[in-house]
Amino acid sequence: MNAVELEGVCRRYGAMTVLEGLDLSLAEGEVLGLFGHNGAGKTTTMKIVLGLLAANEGRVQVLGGAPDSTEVRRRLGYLPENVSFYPQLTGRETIRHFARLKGATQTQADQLLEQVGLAHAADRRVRTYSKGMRQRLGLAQALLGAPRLLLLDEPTVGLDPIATRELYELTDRLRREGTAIVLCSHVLPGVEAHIDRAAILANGRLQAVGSLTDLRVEAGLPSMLRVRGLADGERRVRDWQAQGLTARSLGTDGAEVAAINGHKLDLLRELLGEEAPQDIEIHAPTLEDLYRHYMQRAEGAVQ
Ligand SMILES: Nc1ncnc2c1ncn2[C@@H]1O[C@H](COP(=O)(O)OP(=O)(O)OP(=O)(O)O)[C@@H](O)[C@H]1O
Repeated sequence: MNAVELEGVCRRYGAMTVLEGLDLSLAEGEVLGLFGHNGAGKTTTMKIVLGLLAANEGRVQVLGGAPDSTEVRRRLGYLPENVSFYPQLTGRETIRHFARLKGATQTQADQLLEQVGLAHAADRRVRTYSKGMRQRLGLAQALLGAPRLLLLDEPTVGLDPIATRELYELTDRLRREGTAIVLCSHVLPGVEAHIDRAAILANGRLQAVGSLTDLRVEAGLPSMLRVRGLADGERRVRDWQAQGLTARSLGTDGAEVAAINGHKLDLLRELLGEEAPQDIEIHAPTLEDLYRHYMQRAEGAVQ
């Protein structure tokens, strides 16, 4: 059973179509990164999965049931983009309140405060919390009741680098334990290692979905090979250019060449066989490169 199955999902607000023909599935224990420009429809997608919004068309199945059923809701966790709490309650009162609503134990509420690094501030009022502390409290709230599906909307906003790393360590652990996670973010650097697949939304349509490896092949973006310590870097660059490759010199003994899918190993063999360079760095296209590629393609399709 997939944790999420969306088929042909459309959502309109009045005359405006926000999602159109969205097909997306998420396996148990899988982490899907959902990326897109402001207004692309990410939050709308999450709200449909959470049963907070209905689709105008299409099929939505969550944890084997309807998203708005009580049974399914009990097994969902959600960190909204803008977390807001009663400012006069303490962190502990807040999380205990949510625990009661969700049928989770007070013991778990206290453990989660510890887990998100808020134990020291548990008895302070939320109005004295920093943005990052509120975000951690939101995360603790989302984890109440051991959800099988976790939806995190911009979870790293307001988190310092250490808290961000801890968040990803937490999602890695939850993934190993079989929790399915949808992670929406505008912060692309650092997220790659913590997702199984990326889905890129633009203009209400899914532009691409797949593992980074799949998307790299599909997008056909080059890996950059940077070589140092060549006997004659300029000659090597000229040879590559003569073969139709994009290449440039890096100082006197260095060169950079763009290797399209399939060419990378040939280029490496050639370099290692002939030149014995001192160092070769391989820079595969990053998630940001892929995101930019699919966004530009989507813009081109609209114009
Ligand atoms: N309640 C609403 N009424 C009318 N339009 C809405 C409503 N909620 C969202 N929209 C519109 O739907 C579109 C998608 O919004 P959504 O919040 O899903 O985007 P998003 O990808 O999450 O954006 P962001 O990255 O800025 O959070 C936007 O054009 C937004 O203005």
